[in-house]
Amino acid sequence: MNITDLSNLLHTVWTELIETVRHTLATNELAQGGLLIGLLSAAAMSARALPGQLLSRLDRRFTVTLDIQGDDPAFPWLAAWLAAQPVGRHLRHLGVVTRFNEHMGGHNVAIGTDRDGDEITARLVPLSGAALLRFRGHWMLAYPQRTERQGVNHKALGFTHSLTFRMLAGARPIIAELLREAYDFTAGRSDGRVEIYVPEYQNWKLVERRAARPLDSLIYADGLLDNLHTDLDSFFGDREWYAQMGIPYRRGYLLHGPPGNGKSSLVSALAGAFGLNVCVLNLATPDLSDDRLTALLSELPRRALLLLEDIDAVFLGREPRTPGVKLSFNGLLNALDGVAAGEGGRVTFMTTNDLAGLDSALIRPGRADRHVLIGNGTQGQVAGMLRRFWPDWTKAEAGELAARVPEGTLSMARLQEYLLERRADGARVRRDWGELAGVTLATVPCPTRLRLLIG
Ligand SMILES: Nc1ncnc2c1ncn2[C@@H]1O[C@H](COP(=O)(O)OP(=O)(O)OP(=O)(O)O)[C@@H](O)[C@H]1O
Repeated sequence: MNITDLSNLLHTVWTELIETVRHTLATNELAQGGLLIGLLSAAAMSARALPGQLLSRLDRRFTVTLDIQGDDPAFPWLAAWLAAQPVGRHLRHLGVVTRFNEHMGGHNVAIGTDRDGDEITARLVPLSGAALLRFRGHWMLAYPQRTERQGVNHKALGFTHSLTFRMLAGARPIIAELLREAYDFTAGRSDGRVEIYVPEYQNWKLVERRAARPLDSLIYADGLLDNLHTDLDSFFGDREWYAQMGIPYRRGYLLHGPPGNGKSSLVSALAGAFGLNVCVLNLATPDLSDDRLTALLSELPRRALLLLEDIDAVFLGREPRTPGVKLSFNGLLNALDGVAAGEGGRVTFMTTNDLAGLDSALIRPGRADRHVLIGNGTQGQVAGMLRRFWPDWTKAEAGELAARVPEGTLSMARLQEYLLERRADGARVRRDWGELAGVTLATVPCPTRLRLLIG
């Protein structure tokens, strides 16, 4: 290579370098942010000479700071939102969140599927750094921060996280929009799953996040499902009317009938159909006191309906069934009346196998507006279940078998169990049918309620 070639090469490299820097500054928000942050830092350094009071007065007058602590529900919304912004993607210090909690739905990393076919997902959230971004026409500086907590003798207690947004004072009105957008981006997104919560002392703990059970996988007496669906639908559409009438915006349903006919499954499937989650509470929970129940019912997670299972389990009439019950009957009524009826409305389902054992005050309109009997299978339901297992059977074939089961004597759970055992052999079902039809088996033990609820 001669001297001219070398000089041409150097010229080309230099021109390309200059062009790249110019292009980066013109198009890349991170680079702009870096430049601006650099300028701001330099300004801050040189401003040291200014009296501190004057500086902070200027700061207070012209800027707005939004701080979100790591334990606030809004933190994961904003952190995940920030990480997903074009400029946020350049933040280099990230954390992974795999634990689902009520404040964070959705995901931005799909890892795979587990053995049950459920997706394993995670969210990436920024932990430190700084990003300059533009939102609704306003510039903001975002600083995620992570601080080590220390206990006695400098014992490390993990980290606390926070997120700070700084913007010019004129940008204040966009704060609400920022929160809304971050919420919609994360927790507000429905991915068709139902979250199941159970009490953990005075709080609700998320225990399962499952694909919603399709409503058409459940078979009820004619019209029952449509009726309930329509009722709920009109309740959710009637918010204004409730407000105008001054009536608390809540609706209660009492599902009663023998075990194993789909009371819990119905609640779970309806929750899925309306994009709701389910908080399951059994009044027989040990140590459930009036205060604890009140705290639980007034702090239901977002978009959750309340399922009070087996409300007959604790009181016979108004009296405790067993000694040592901490909950009082009046405490239960008060807690139910205090169920916070937020903007989205509050829906409570109670289930019982023993309607006669309930005090009328517990199930009066206002606490349980609709009483729905979910009885043992009708012949139509039995035929429907047979055709779900063997869709190629004709209505007449299934109907002929169903007609041999006395109406209302067989629980749907028992029927399901019987068919499950023989699912590989429809001919065997036809052969053995008399064995099932001849026995009146209305009760089937339900060992793990929660599994059945979400199954
Ligand atoms: N009507 C139905 N249609 C289809 N499957 C049903 C129906 N009823 C019950 N099952 C099946 O039976 C099982 C038990 O149902 P579920 O727990 O919902 O009944 P339950 O009435 O709530 O019983 P319990 O009163 O004991 O809680 C579920 O796995 C469900 O699939």
